Amino acid sequence: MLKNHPNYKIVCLDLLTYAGNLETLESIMDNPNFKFVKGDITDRELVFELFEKEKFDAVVNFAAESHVDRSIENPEIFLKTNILGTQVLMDACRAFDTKRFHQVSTDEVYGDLPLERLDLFFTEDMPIKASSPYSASKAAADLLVLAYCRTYNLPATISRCSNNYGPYQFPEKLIPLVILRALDNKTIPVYGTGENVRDWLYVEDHCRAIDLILHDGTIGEVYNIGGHNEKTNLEVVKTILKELKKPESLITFVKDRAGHDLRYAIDPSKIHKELGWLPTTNFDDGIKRTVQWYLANKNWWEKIINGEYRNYYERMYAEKE
Ligand SMILES: Cc1cn([C@H]2C[C@H](O)[C@@H](COP(=O)(O)OP(=O)(O)O[C@H]3O[C@H](C)C(=O)[C@H](O)[C@H]3O)O2)c(=O)[nH]c1=O
Repeated sequence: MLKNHPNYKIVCLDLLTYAGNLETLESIMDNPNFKFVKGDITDRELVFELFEKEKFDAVVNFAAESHVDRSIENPEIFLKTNILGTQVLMDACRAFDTKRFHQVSTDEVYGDLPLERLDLFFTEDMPIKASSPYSASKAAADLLVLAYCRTYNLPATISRCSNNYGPYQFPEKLIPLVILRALDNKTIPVYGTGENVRDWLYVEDHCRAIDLILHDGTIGEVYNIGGHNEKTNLEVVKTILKELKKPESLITFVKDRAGHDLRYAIDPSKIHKELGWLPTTNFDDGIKRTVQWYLANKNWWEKIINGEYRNYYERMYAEKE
């Protein structure tokens, strides 16, 4: 674990839209050399300057444009950040002889599973079959990481996680969006029939898994990380409304997302067998903690919903008020 490696100098890079992973990783770690950087990873000069100055031992790439709906609206920035940004980071790792590079990826690279085959799960050896511009960009980045690993001996690992939730998650994602709209007594937009299934992973469980892979994972390997918390979107929405004591009549079925993936479900047995990881937070507890966090941290989300995010929010949801 990072705690046992106080001299391991680590950088985690992020853009603003990821799922609270950096704040969580920082809070569960006890490492004075942990550095958490936010910035544009496609800016080669900036990234190389940072590496020159800090001489990192390990790099975790959390930086991503991560929201599927935004990628449908404007794919270009996704290709730039997620693919070229990963290339810039890996080039910097090569130039400065970084000992470890970890790529945070997603189960969306496997495409989706049918709703009626609950016996099927994503495993690491499944073919890549992305559905959205977002997942295609993450899949391309994964392939590039494996190519750098083979061609240049970059000491890299990849993790593919299911849907994260928990504190600090940007309010464009389903769970914080529902919490904030319900608090404001606004309608809750459920895409299509609400039968799509996601496998919810509490952010702390995700961060513990990354921490383990970074130190004990095998170079060149991919690890799936999932919470064994499969829920339909409608179940998720109803649980949140119940927790907030808001009526289900707020639920509004709206036009489906283009290319909407049906079901994500992870088989995390590889990381369990090889590294001993298991998720520890079940959905009922995780969602209670998450709702409480948003209730207690109005200052954090108010700044976001009144900033640049407002333009996107109004474009996406104005007609659903
Ligand atoms: C925002 C929103 C979403 N939805 C539906 C669409 C999905 O079936 C589900 C979750 O949507 P969300 O956009 O929060 O997450 P996914 O599209 O599943 O993708 C997320 O989990 C993966 C692993 C990543 O890799 C992505 O980075 C991350 O964004 O709720 C609605 O019905 N209404 C809404 O207003």
